[in-house]
Parts: sequence; structure tokens; C-alpha cells
Amino acid sequence: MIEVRVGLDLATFKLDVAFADGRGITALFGQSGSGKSLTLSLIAGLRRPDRGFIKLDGELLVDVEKRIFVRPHRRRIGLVFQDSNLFPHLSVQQNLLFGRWFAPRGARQIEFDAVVETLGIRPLLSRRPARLSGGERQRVAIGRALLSCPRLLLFDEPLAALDTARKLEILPLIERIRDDFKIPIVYVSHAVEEVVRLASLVVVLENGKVKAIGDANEVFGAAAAGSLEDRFDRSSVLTVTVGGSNAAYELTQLKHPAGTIWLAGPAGPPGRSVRIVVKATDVVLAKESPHDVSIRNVLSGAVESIETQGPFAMVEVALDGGGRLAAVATRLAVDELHLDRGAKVFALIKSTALDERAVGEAPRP
Ligand SMILES: Nc1ncnc2c1ncn2[C@@H]1O[C@H](COP(=O)(O)OP(=O)(O)OP(=O)(O)O)[C@@H](O)[C@H]1O
Repeated sequence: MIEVRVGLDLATFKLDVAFADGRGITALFGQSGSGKSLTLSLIAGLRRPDRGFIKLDGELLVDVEKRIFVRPHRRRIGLVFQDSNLFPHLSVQQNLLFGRWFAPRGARQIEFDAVVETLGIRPLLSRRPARLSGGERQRVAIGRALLSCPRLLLFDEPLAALDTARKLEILPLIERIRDDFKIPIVYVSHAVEEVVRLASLVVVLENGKVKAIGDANEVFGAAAAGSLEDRFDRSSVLTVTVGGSNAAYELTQLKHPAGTIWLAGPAGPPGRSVRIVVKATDVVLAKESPHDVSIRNVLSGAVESIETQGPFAMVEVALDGGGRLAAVATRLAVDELHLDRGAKVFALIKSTALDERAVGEAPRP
């Protein structure tokens, strides 16, 4: 269980953040400069807060009032940054064993072989970091952090420097660390797909303050999640059930009471409940269920709210059977279609716009 309630006053920036999570992965999400890395540095002990406290499994790591400050190396927290920070003169094996050196005696040991197998890095053990790809370096950095037997892992944009294929390789490994090693993770990212896939709790930061907090559905499903000014960042999260697959076309059916969505590639066994991310700019609205168009995915619902700004309108659709979907249209289209509050509407989503990276296990109720 991690509990954070801290404040920090810098010359040009004020941070006030509070959250608590006892489950798997807490995501700190927000735009550049919102205070995500500062929050991590306070948890790691690389900085001291001006106010508040941080507790890990009931133990105070810092408490300004009580004058408690546990030094960083005594906190048993593992760090993984965007840049892997491996020692260049040491082999992969030596880098990993360096992590082990920090594991306290008597603590629950995490086995070297288990980490090497989980991360798939056995063929790399004798290599130096200079001879590794970016994705391989990150896997070794995660392994090194794990082998220090941390009570908490802090990930600061660990995938930001990697291409899509490498991200797809590493995301399931992070899920396995969560599930197999049962180590809580605080994960900084500004990629909505990663956050939806991984996080049990999402803390949205804006200008040093918590703007929204909850699970991905609550945070990204709410109108508070974005404004028309950043319409490209506005996304909805839908919980759907995996249905059958169409092997010939390599598509998987995702079922929602409002309609069916076809996803490129596999999405796990039928019956599995998953979350998907739909960008508001990828949703088309229609007054009637269309035919003879290339879009296969049609969800029915009713207009819940319309917010306009300049040439644009953000339309929130309450989907039949539950869930909300945001769509950006032009104000002209909304007026010409007479899309008023309560109007019946069909939301069209292109399968090719859905990112299979973002398909994550829905939280169990
Ligand atoms: N040592 C410092 N002194 C003064 N201001 C700082 C210091 N470190 C960070 N800041 C400021 O605090 C704010 C938050 O920085 P932080 O690095 O936490 O943002 P972030 O959300 O992690 O952004 P990014 O996604 O770009 O890494 C920024 O405005 C930054 O300029």
C-alpha cells in the first residue's frame, strides 16, 4: 500500500499531490511539466517535500511534521527511467547482480533465474549495454531494479524512447511483474494507451495538482478528462467482452450492448472483459445506422451533452447498455444533423484507428 500526500514549493512551480493505492499499478498521467517526475522523485527520496508524508506498507518514508526522512537507499524502491542508466563497463549479468547487491539480507529473495526468464534476457547476459537495442536495455534495467527486491517500483516513462513493436514486447512483461512478483508499481506516462492497459488507479496531474483520480474508465470516461483545446488528446475508454474471431481476416469481435467492434489481431479468450481506448477524433456520428460504408463498427446511443468551441463540438454519447463515448465533430455537422441533447445517434468507429496495444484487462468488480 502506497500513500502519498505531499506538497513542494519551487520558485516557479507548486506541487500538491495526494493518492493512495494498494493494488497493482498506479499511473501518474499528465502533460509535460505537470509534476509527474517531481512526484516520483519525492517517493524515491531524491527530494524532500515541504509538506506532508509518504507511507509504504504502513511505514513512514517521509513526514515533514514528524521530521522523518528515510534515505533513498534505505527505502527499498526500484527505479526505471526512460534512459536505462546501465553501467556501460559491466556486462548484462554484472549489471543485474549489481541490483541484487542492494537486496537486504533476510528480505524475500527474488530469484535471478526467474527474472532472467520472465524478461527473456538470458541470451544477453554476457553482452555489454552498448551492444543492446533500446528495448533490450530497458528489459535489463527492469531486471536490475527487480533484483534489488524492492517493495515498490517507480517507472518514469520506461517505454517513451521505444518504437511500437518494442513497446508491445515490454508491456506484457510489466504486467507479468505486477502479477508474478506482486510488486506495486507507480508508473509515469503521458501515453493514454499504456495507462489504460496497465493501471488500476489513474492519477491525472495538471499544473502540479490532481485533476482527476480513479480507474481508467472513470478518468477517461468523464467529461473532465479533456477539453476541446486538446481535442487530439481526448479519448474514451470502453469496457467490452471478447467474442469470436474471424481467422481469415485476422479480426476479433469485441461485444458491447450498443454494438459490435472488430479489432485487428487477437484480444485473448472469448468471454474476457477488456478495455479499449477510442480517440474522440476517430468517432463519426450518424442519425441513422449507415450501410455501404467501410466502417464496420456501429454503436447506438443518445446524445448526452454537447460542448462547442470555435469550429468544433465535443459530443458525449451515452451508449445503449452503459458507457460513454466522446466524439469531436464540426459545429456545422452537429447543427445540420440536429444533434440535440437526447437525440438518438449512431457512433461509427474505424477498426484501423483502434490501437491493439491499448487493449487491457478490465478491472474485476
Ligand atoms: N529543480 C527544479 N527547480 C525548479 N523547477 C523545477 C525543478 N524541477 C522541475 N521543475 C519544474 O516543475 C514542473 C514539473 O516538472 P516535472 O519534471 O515533474 O514534469 P513532468 O510532468 O514529469 O513532465 P515531463 O513529462 O516533461 O517529464 C516543471 O514546470 C519544471 O520546470
